[in-house]
Amino acid sequence: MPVIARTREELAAARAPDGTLALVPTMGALHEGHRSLLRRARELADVVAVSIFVNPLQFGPNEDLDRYPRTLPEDIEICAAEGVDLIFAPTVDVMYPPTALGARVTVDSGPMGTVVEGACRPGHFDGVLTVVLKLFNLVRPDIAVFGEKDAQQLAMIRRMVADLNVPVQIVGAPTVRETDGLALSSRNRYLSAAERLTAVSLSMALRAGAETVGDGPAKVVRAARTVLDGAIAADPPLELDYLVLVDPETFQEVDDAHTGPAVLAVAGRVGTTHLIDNVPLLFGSASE
Ligand SMILES: Nc1ncnc2c1ncn2[C@@H]1O[C@H](COP(=O)(O)OP(=O)(O)OP(=O)(O)O)[C@@H](O)[C@H]1O
Ligand SMILES: CC(C)(CO)[C@@H](O)C(=O)[O-]
Ligand code: BAL
Repeated sequence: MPVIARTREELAAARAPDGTLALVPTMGALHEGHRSLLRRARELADVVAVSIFVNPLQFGPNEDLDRYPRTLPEDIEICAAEGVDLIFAPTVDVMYPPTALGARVTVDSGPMGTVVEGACRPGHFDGVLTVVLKLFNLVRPDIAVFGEKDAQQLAMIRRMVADLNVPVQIVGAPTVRETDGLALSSRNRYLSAAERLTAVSLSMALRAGAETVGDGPAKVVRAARTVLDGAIAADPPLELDYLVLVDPETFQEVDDAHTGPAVLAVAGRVGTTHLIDNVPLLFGSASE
């Protein structure tokens, strides 16, 4: 069984790794996507640690902080089955002890934190980067593994680690999907059967875009948009937040002349559930 640390003191006592340590930060409600990260971590390091913490700082005032699934006993079972060594599952007070007058220093995600997903969720990436830096400082991993499903989050964590000289290696792992293409997400459990049918259009749109990659950026976006238009008109409808083709490092939109890597990213709401997905693409130059 993994050692379970609920406080900083318990973490410090448990953290005596023999060899390299890989951390997989999560918000719990673990699924096959998380399990793939645990297996990647196991391949890369001698000791595997998982953090399970629903971070209030990254939720907006009208988001799903209160109803976010909290399933610690089941998560512990999954971690045990994956041979995890250490689970850090702090309470909010452990991560954010009260301070005088509520004063607190946080990480500023900069301009990259205000575009794409950051434009939909103001302050979200400041909250993510703050908690991830705190987790790095507490657990002190050699390696940290994150999912490519949250591609902007992964890019921003790489940016933070480079810009703030954080001594950790960041590893990305591919998105795990249901057989019909829907990206696994803890939030999928909010979906009714009808909503799920609409939600699958996100991954169908990305696939349609990816299939036209040889025709260039504008046609990729158009092909994906055509699929989404069907879902926007469906019942229940998709409320599209964005469909963008962006540079994978900066998340700035690319133009039709773009060559090289790009990410086609999509997000929308089905009912009250905010879902995101993306696919990495490679555009050749016209002469190729
Ligand atoms: N389908 C997936 N495939 C691979 N990695 C994933 C997948 N879903 C989530 N992850 C990764 O798991 C880590 C923890 O994510 P988190 O706990 O928020 O899960 P989630 O399913 O993305 O939940 P949410 O519904 O909140 O977005 C992140 O690095 C995230 O990118
Ligand atoms: C990285 C993370 C654990 C920070 O709270 C969260 O954003 C997530 O689960 O992707
Ligand atoms: N998977 C990213 C965490 C969030 O949506 O808040």
